Amino acid sequence: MSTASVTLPAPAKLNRMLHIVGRREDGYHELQTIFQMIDLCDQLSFTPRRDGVITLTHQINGVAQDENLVVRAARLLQQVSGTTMGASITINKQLPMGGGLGGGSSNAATTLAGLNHLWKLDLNNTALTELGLTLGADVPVFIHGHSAWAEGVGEKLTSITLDTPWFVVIHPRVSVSTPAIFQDSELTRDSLPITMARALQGGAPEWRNDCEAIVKKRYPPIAEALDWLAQHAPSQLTGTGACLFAAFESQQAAQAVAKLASQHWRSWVARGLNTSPLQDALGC
Ligand SMILES: C[C@@](CO)(OP(=O)(O)O)[C@H](O)COP(=O)(O)OP(=O)(O)OC[C@H]1O[C@@H](n2ccc(N)nc2=O)[C@H](O)[C@@H]1O
Ligand SMILES: Nc1ncnc2c1ncn2[C@@H]1O[C@H](COP(=O)(O)OP(=O)(O)O)[C@@H](O)[C@H]1O
Repeated sequence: MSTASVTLPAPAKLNRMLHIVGRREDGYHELQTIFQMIDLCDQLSFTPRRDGVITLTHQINGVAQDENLVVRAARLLQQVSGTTMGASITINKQLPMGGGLGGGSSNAATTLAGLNHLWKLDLNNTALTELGLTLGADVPVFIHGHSAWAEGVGEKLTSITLDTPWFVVIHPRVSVSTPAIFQDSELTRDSLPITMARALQGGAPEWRNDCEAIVKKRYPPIAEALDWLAQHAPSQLTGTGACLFAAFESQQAAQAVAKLASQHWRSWVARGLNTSPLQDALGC
């Protein structure tokens, strides 16, 4: 790989199941979740600069440059490594923001891994994961780069191998606030912890999302889309939404349902993966 400039993918994730099993003293919730990446990606291009400046070539609507997780990740990496290098970064955004697909966290993970490579810092994955966790609870799994069973706030990761169906992913054109859902007094936050083995058996009742009931109640358009998709295959929310998904055995079947869905909502067909395309691109 050339060190001049590099373009790397930042894939989306789905939570195939998500249980909330407790709440920590700092307010964060203890989860048990299964993460799977899909081949729906943002693309990030990095061009190194010798003047130490971190800059985005284009702004993302509604996110100030200094708040962008890509810029925050790059600055954090500069800080801990002491490098004098900078970078111009282009974000080609495909993933909806605040959609439960983890796009912002994935952008941060790709920035940490990409600049670690480009700036020749040689930080290992454990160090990158620790940095990533300070930026968001979902960043570690994107550094990890493999389907995973996750506990804690999503940072205790065990690699697993999942089926790789074709997913129909729908964005019902509403935005869900993750903090608001986690603060909701009616949220189910006392599910009994289960073992990974039990979770991996799949299917109901374990492959559910504990955020779903409250999200459906607070956001009727999401309830409507979930009910619509359930006519074709079992439908589920990813993360705290707003996106929802269903699995299909064939690409054709998924495409047929996505075509119908696109009459009402933004929708995609994406393949489930076990290895992140970021790891593939970095050759690790
Ligand atoms: C729920 C999940 C499941 O994958 O997905 P998303 O819907 O966001 O994609 C994640 O754990 C979200 O991760 P992420 O989006 O990185 O969350 P953060 O920025 O760290 O946290 C946003 C806010 O949500 C609440 N929060 C988040 C994670 C968690 N385990 N417990 C919480 O209570 C906290 O109030 C926190 O301030
Ligand atoms: N590069 C980025 N891409 C997406 N969102 C970003 C980015 N930088 C900061 N954000 C902020 O992070 C929030 C969460 O984004 P995202 O990870 O896409 O959603 P979710 O956590 O629901 O999966 C966004 O609403 C946005 O305000």
